[in-house]
Amino acid sequence: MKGNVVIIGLGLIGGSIALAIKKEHPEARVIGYDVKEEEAELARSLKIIDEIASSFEEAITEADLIVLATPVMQTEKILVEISGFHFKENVIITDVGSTKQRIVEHAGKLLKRGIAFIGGHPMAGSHKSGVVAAKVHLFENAFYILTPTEDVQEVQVDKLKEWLKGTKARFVVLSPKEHDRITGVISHFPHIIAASLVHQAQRYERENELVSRLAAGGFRDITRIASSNPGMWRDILLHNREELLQLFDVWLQEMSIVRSFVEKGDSEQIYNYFAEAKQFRDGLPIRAKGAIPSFYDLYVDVPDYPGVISEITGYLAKERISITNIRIIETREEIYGVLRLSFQTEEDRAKAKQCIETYTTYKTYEV
Ligand SMILES: NC(=O)c1ccc[n+]([C@@H]2O[C@H](COP(=O)([O-])OP(=O)(O)OC[C@H]3O[C@@H](n4cnc5c(N)ncnc54)[C@H](O)[C@@H]3O)[C@@H](O)[C@H]2O)c1
Ligand SMILES: O=C(O)C(=O)C[C@]1(C(=O)O)C=C[C@@H](O)C=C1
Repeated sequence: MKGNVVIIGLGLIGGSIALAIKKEHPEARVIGYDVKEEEAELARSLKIIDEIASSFEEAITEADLIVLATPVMQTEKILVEISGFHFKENVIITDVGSTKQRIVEHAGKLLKRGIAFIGGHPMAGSHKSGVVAAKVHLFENAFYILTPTEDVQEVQVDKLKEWLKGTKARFVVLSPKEHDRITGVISHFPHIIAASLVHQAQRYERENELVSRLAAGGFRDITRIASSNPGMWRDILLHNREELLQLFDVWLQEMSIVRSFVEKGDSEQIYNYFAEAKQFRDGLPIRAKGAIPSFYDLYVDVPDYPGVISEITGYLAKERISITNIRIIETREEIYGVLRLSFQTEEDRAKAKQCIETYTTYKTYEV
């Protein structure tokens, strides 16, 4: 597609969206704006954007697509600030914020003017911030939630999806309320828990400094997200206050239930508690199918060290199993990468699974 794309906020998400749009629509002109001039300069020198907006208002006025990729409190302010601006007739405005109800409310004035604002939230990210962390594949296979209101026409939603096609994400339409409820459960509240576990360990560290030195796999896995940007999370918690207050109550009840199992020393209930959680967790569709059509895929969790791919392909070659495609899927949890091996037949895939499990301790998954 051709046109002027304006990205406001050139951090991890704004930068990654810019890269995905540039890749899919090389004829579009991607213009960036950031309150931090150095961040915008960096985005331009890394070729993440084509140019820096010389004036915020002028860029907005001439845009065909505007992506607000700022922290959610800032997005709210920007929506109010631009609500009286002049726009191109068919402009589409979207955002990438982690909350939706308050943002969509703040777009009310724009929507009343007949301007298409479509709330958006790509459900992938990182604890890292800034344009240096931006990646073209950040959203590949991830869900991308859109929350259009009834003021917006379907063709406008389709046009936005077309602009965002290069993200290779899977679009899902939800109401802003549904969005905030679900993300409260699976994203916002878990970030609070991760931070609280770190606080707890820090408190115990005062008693014994071995606490942080011994903090190993499990603690690191569950608290990785506690290294996220505090400003971004402050804003998310302020935005999703109502949902989160309910979740605090539910969580306290949950803790008191497990506490009672432990207090009573009820081995069956303790076992069932973990077993039921494991069953649900193991069933989560975490390794979604890639965009490249491949017939029989096998996913392997591999440790992040040089030579691991040749190690695996070596074992497969030894057993004379042919691979039709191999690729490393974006590592989202840092410690492990996910290798996707594709085979021509189901039989080959089964043989490969057997082979990898015989020669290595790496976990394999089929989807
Ligand atoms: N990090 C994630 O995992 C993730 C995932 C999905 C969505 N989000 C959402 O995406 C948005 C951006 O997050 P991020 O991780 O890219 O943050 P980031 O800190 O990497 O980038 C935000 C950028 O916005 C700029 N900015 C702040 N106020 C501004 C303003 N008024 N005008 C112009 N620029 C401004 C900052 O200088 C910064 O460069 C947030 O709303 C967040 O909730 C984050
Ligand atoms: O992977 C991470 O670090 C994230 O926390 C990403 C994550 C999430 O909670 O899943 C964080 C906030 C976003 O709104 C969407 C994605």
